[in-house]
Amino acid sequence: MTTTPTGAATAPAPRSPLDDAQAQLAAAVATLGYDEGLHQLLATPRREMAVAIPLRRDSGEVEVLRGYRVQHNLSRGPAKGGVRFAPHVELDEVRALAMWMTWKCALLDVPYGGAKGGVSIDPRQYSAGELERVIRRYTSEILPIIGPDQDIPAPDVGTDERMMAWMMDTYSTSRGHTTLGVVTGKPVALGGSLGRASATSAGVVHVALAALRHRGIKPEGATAVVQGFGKVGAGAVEFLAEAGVKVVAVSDQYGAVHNANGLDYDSLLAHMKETGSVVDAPDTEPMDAAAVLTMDVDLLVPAAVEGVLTEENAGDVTARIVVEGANGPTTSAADRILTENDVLVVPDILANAGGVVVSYFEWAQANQAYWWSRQEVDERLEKRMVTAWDALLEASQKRGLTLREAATVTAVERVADAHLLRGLYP
Ligand SMILES: NC(=O)C1=CN([C@@H]2O[C@H](COP(=O)(O)OP(=O)(O)OC[C@H]3O[C@@H](n4cnc5c(N)ncnc54)[C@H](OP(=O)(O)O)[C@@H]3O)[C@@H](O)[C@H]2O)C=CC1
Ligand SMILES: O=C(O)CCC(=O)C(=O)O
Repeated sequence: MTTTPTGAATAPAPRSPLDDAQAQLAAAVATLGYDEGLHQLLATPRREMAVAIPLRRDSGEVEVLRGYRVQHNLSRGPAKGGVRFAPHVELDEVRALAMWMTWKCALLDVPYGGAKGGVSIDPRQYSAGELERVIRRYTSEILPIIGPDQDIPAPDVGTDERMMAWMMDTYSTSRGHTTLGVVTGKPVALGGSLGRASATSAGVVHVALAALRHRGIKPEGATAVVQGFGKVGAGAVEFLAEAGVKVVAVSDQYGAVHNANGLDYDSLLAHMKETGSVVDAPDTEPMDAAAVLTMDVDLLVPAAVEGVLTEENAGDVTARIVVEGANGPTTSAADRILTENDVLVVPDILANAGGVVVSYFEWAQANQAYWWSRQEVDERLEKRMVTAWDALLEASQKRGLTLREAATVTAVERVADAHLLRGLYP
């Protein structure tokens, strides 16, 4: 509780994803014993762009949308990170997401810095033609700072492979030649990688299975819930079920459904394709969407948006393990409560890194114009995820830190080392 100049009590300002990202960095900097100059170098985005996107709607009216691209760090290679289309996208959120991309790429040791982009728009309210005009204009606006050696966008919430094809085309036509390496997450027929569409979910499940085994829980017969049934959540449901985990509940923006005997992925997917939601899918019962997060299961996979596990509900989480499919789903206050309650939290920068790992594979393939088989992609992804999990577990045990603290410390140290080796820091 804080007070106003007149002494009246006010509630503390709500913490934003950027507050949480900065708090995680500050803790890592303290562990590593860095000085304030190096802290500020790591805390400050290298480059930011805010753009206006005029759109002529199908009705003929003109609207002006706001878009952003933030390159948080470039010390280990070109910036890398997705583009989000969602109603409440704003600069501070994009800054937080860009910083997490820097740590994610460093933790998985892919040769990138971190970036993120977004447009403040509710894509469900726009036609395919309108979305194409928006993403093309957004690409034109940020064109001076993107490129296969500069900054490589990819899909995130509300964007998809079709939009990545339009981004690639807009960039390529401006340059006068096709440049496949400028974005990842493209259609396979247009320089995309086999296995990229499912990579984030596959990575989530590789670490979820490792975490279950680490906690002495056999995946076969373990129970799970997944928040979100989009690109990450739907695949997580599919791969968990394939591994024998019983997924008993799933939610989206419209509500949640459960089945104590396990949900059927194919019928959920068919229902989602038909209606746009999991609500009322066959062989399911409706349930309160917020209650999904506190169900008594072995594994909770938040795979929707940031800030869903908070000080208010973290104490009610009864899952033994949380694997963060989404970026930033757990606030710092919730993180402390979960740790006190011995809930193992596998942090986003490891758990959902499968996407950027296969984006890296896609970029490497596109730059060489030499394509790998699905088996090669899947095997290399699994190896990277399992190796990173093993290394993180060891670092956390050795340093006496939580998995998130150990992951951030490892990543921050790699990024700081790159700065120091390059001599960018006097
Ligand atoms: N796509 C990728 O490769 C990667 C994504 N991520 C992260 O994973 C998360 C999900 O991304 P992605 O799957 O790509 O996005 P999508 O847009 O494909 O899906 C988002 C899902 O979240 C649901 N959702 C949104 N808000 C809520 C809410 N308040 N409660 C419950 N469900 C909600 C949406 O429901 P509805 O369909 O009803 O709108 C949808 O099912 C994000 O945090 C993203 O940054 C991380 C790494 C890579
Ligand atoms: O595939 C990528 O480049 C980045 C995906 C992304 O935005 C993320 O990992 O949060």
